[in-house]
Amino acid sequence: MTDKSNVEFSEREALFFHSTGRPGKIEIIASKPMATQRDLSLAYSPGVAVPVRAIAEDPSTAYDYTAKGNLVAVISNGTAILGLGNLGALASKPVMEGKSVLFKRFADVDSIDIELKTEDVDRFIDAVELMEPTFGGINLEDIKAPECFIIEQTLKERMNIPVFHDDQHGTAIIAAAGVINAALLTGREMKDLKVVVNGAGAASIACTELIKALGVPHDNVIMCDSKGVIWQGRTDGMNQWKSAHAVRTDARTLTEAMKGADVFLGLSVKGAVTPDMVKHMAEKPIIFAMANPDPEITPPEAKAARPDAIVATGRSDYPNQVNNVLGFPFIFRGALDVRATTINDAMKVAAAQAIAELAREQVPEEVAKAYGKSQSFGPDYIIPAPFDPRLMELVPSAVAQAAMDTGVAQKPFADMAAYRQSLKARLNPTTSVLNSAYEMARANPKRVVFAEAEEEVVLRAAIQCRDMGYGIPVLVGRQDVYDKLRALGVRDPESFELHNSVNSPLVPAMVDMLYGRLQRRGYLRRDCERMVNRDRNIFGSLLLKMGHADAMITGITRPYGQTLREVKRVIDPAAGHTPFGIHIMVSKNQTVFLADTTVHERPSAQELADIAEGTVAVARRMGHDPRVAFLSYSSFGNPPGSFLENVRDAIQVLDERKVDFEYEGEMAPDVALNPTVMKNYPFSRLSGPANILVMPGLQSANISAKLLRELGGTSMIGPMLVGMEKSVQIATMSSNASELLTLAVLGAGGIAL
Ligand SMILES: NC(=O)C1=CN([C@@H]2O[C@H](COP(=O)(O)OP(=O)(O)OC[C@H]3O[C@@H](n4cnc5c(N)ncnc54)[C@H](OP(=O)(O)O)[C@@H]3O)[C@@H](O)[C@H]2O)C=CC1
Ligand SMILES: CC(=O)C(=O)O
Ligand SMILES: [Mg+2]
Repeated sequence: MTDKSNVEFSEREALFFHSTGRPGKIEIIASKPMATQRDLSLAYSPGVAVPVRAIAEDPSTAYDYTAKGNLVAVISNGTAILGLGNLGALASKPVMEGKSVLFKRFADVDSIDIELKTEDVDRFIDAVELMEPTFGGINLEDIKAPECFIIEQTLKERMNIPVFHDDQHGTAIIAAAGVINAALLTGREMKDLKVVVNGAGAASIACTELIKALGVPHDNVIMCDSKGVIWQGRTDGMNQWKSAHAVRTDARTLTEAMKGADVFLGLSVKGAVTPDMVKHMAEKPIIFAMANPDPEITPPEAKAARPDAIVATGRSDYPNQVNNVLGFPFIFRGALDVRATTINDAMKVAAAQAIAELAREQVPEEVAKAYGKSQSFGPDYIIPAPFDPRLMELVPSAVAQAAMDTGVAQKPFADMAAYRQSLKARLNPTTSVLNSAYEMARANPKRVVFAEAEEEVVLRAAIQCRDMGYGIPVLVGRQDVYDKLRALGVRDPESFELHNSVNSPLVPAMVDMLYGRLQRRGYLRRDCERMVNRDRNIFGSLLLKMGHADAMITGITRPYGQTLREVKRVIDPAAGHTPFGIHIMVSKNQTVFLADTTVHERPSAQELADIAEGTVAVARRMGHDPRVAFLSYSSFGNPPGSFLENVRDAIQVLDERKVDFEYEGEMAPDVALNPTVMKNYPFSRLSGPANILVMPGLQSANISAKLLRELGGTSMIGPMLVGMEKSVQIATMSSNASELLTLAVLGAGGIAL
């Protein structure tokens, strides 16, 4: 564990993240076409009257004709925003938008945030109750205790859709899973645990109730609030929910309560725990400092005081993130899918057990890569990471099964195996792998040359790269780059490594190297001197070639072909490889790789086969099972025409190479991608829609990639340059900072090789 968190960002970065592009974090998109008069007639008047009448006749059909069944409201009044306190409804909006996007990202649940401007319990309850027709579920968030208990209980009684206060039950489920595993690792049984819970609010009360339900005796749990220990007989600052957990004890302060405790559960405020308190806990103490955004004690402080401790926090940037994000998306997924009327205790316990068991299983490679070192069950891995794709399969199915077993599922499944399969299909591996690439880059930050550092967009990418810990920027530019950094709000611009050919001591060696490479290609020494001094791509490439950096990003100031020619004067193709470009199209459930989009104008059959093999390697690194289609205007000879030979021959080349992936061609894109059209060719060797499209030539490839970027509803990554001896990424001239950063990370993180 490091002495600081492994993700650092400035306040500026956080504000920039939220304000850049469309402000905030969510938008709503139509799920049906709205292109023609006919679409409009169906979607709106008069067509819409038909489902209106159907729902009026049979309300359950609202789940068939509207978005209700997959729509969850995240509702708050901002009275307990994380551990920041009562900052009001409006200030809670970034958190609620955040919860909504987590629903979508992790479990494909559509969600919208609603902030209610009232602290009056009855008005709050009435407002939420009135929304029942709209939503399939209600996720209450960051409402302070004790009001949250009354609100949730009343809404559960009044509403016929699941109502779930995330801070209570989401947190309790994850904390319980963590405690089960930490107890197992330290050889303890639940019945013997001596626990101190700091905080007596929404999260603490629910966590305490759940661990007691799992076997921790009532008398073994001391709860503290802002006034100290909640002891039997205390009257100050009490309420019925705290009283239920009062115990007979002489301890009056947190310090006294912590003496000899096995477990500390912090759900209070930043810095509530001191190293001294931790020192007096039992052997191998279990410390969950879950206050957000800053824990009761940081892991480095806790570990320094007690190296034998298992430490968890609510944050994603330390090991062991005990945070309700691991629960609420998946719990609602399961509950919505069986149309559960409520989320009951059996469903919560099933979720906790599924999460705990998952952490004890072997970690798949993609997750291990994403999270670096300790990826087997142990003190630094007691709970799965939210990006673990297995959560999506296991937790919703456990929750759905428990709902069916307890009779609250209105739409039980006949085939649970099929349901699990459908859950897996909802997630697109690329999104996880991009995350993996970012995490890999962060775990082992590489030196990345930003060759065009005089450009603002490049500097923005470099700043983000450094601030987020993805790499160490090596800037190439004139001295005024420092002024530009300062103008972008960087307080310590000189801390960036800047190489300026005007005063760089590396220039003579660079000229020697370049002259050595180019003297028999028609260049004089003075040509090489000029190139090193004036050409940023040559200078940057030489930094890379001479081992002063690990990867390079460029491409903003010059056309792709020119930049590639400059780079190739210095950097060679990797031995036995053909350099080429890949664009990756990422949509909700599908990722398609398009190649070669940047290098070969009329690739030969051998080159097409190389491009296929190279793309397969990248796709596999990104967690995909490759299925390659060689595209053409013709499908298996129809219509006949010229320019088909190379594509056909490429198939033969791969036959001869006996490669270990599926490939087929030549075929038109609809045959490659549309299963219904593909059925016309039952002899095709592809077992499903292709996910790698090898294009017949640069014209069609590059045009397709750019058309899709401009018109398509998919996000596009690339072009990624692969097959060079060192990772050089050449962006398009219109790239923005975030696209540059993604390319830099894919290069530095080892995906684009
Ligand atoms: N990791 C995770 O997944 C989650 C973490 N949390 C964190 O838990 C904390 C509490 O949230 P929540 O339960 O929703 O909020 P509540 O407002 O419902 O409860 C806050 C509780 O903290 C207590 N408290 C405040 N200061 C101290 C202190 N110095 N020492 C001891 N107790 C103190 C309050 O005491 P009193 O009753 O005397 O006012 C109150 O009982 C927040 O930091 C939040 O971020 C919450 C949900 C999920
Ligand atoms: C994680 C969360 O919900 C909280 O800290 O409030
Ligand atoms: Mg919360």
